[in-house]
Amino acid sequence: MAIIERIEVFLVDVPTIRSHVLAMATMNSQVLCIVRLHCSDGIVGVGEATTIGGLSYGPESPETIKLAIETYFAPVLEGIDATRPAQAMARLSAHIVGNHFAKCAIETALLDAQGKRSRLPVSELIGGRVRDRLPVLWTLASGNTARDIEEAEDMISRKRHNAFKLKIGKRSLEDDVAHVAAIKRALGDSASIRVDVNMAWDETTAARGIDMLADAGCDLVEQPITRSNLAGMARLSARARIPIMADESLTGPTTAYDFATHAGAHVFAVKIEQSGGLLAARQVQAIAEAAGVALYGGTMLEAGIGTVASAHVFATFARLPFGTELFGPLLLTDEILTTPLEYADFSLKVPDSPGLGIDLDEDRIAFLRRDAPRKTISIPSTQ
Ligand SMILES: O=C(O)C[C@H]1C=CC(=O)O1
Ligand SMILES: [Mn+2]
Repeated sequence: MAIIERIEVFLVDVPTIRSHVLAMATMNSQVLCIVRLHCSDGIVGVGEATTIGGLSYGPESPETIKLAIETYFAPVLEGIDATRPAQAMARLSAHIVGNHFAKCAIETALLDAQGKRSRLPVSELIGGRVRDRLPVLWTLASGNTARDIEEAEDMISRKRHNAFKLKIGKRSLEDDVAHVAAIKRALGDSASIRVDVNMAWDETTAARGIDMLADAGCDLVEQPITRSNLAGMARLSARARIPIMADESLTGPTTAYDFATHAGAHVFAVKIEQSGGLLAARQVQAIAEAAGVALYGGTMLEAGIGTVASAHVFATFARLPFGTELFGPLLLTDEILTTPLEYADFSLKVPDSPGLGIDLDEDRIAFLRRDAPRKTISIPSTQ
């Protein structure tokens, strides 16, 4: 038996390599909420929560996740058995409603610790992997068509990505479709082009937009309308010539069940944070499989910890026809792992050492921490 002795949580700010322009926010940096779970057997598990654009994507921000864990999660968890992650999560759920992103960070840390303890990779611990590599797409979201084309051509030539997600919904429908069509024309059959509207359209605009995108050679439309409009998503899915994917609408097994039973989407973007953890994400996958809904591995643009946790989950999916978007670490200027994740041949390798199978670059993290003591530079006076 080992008990959870202490939960440490802190924020890390990392710039992005370029502006990432989404319908609801433009990102110039990402905030990582990192959790360290210290156990009495000396094992430390790590977890991560992120979101996009503060509170513009969902109801949790990095700052509220940190506050929730410190104030409400830690007293529930400290002193209990660390060797039973599912029991710890059940206890947490009995005391805490919602807070899916925070719960995911904690469950990641519990499973990392348990994997290290039992010498099993997290993917084996949660049921067993069926693949060692995951296809990974790249999001083109510089806000500039010519720059996006240049970026995509570079990715294809380096064999890093050959599927691209375009963020639309910020400009007029006509401008957005022209942008998608220009990129598809430039890349041709060498690339799959998909779009993510991030809920920016009403249903009428979406019906028109999906038809125009199909004509432009787009392969998939993600979350065209608001998250709660299941009936609208089902109407759009029924008439669309290309697959419709749900993302923001899916907040765990219950919403996945509703969307599956009402044919709300052809594809589910499974995200560990939105689902409420790694095990909940596997339940979303099981519901999709049972309903004949296709799967895609989504991201909240996590850095190395959350990305590898997602990879362990998606590696257990028997079918993953639309691949994944686990490129988060590649969008950031700084690496937080001692050995970066391996991206090659349009895919990501899932680590196979115990736990998450990663080591943190502690010096880099110490430097990037929001609460790091900053040196004040004294500028000599010129007088
Ligand atoms: O899917 C989203 O809505 C969020 C995220 C995932 C990839 C990306 O560029 O943004
Ligand atoms: Mn999305």
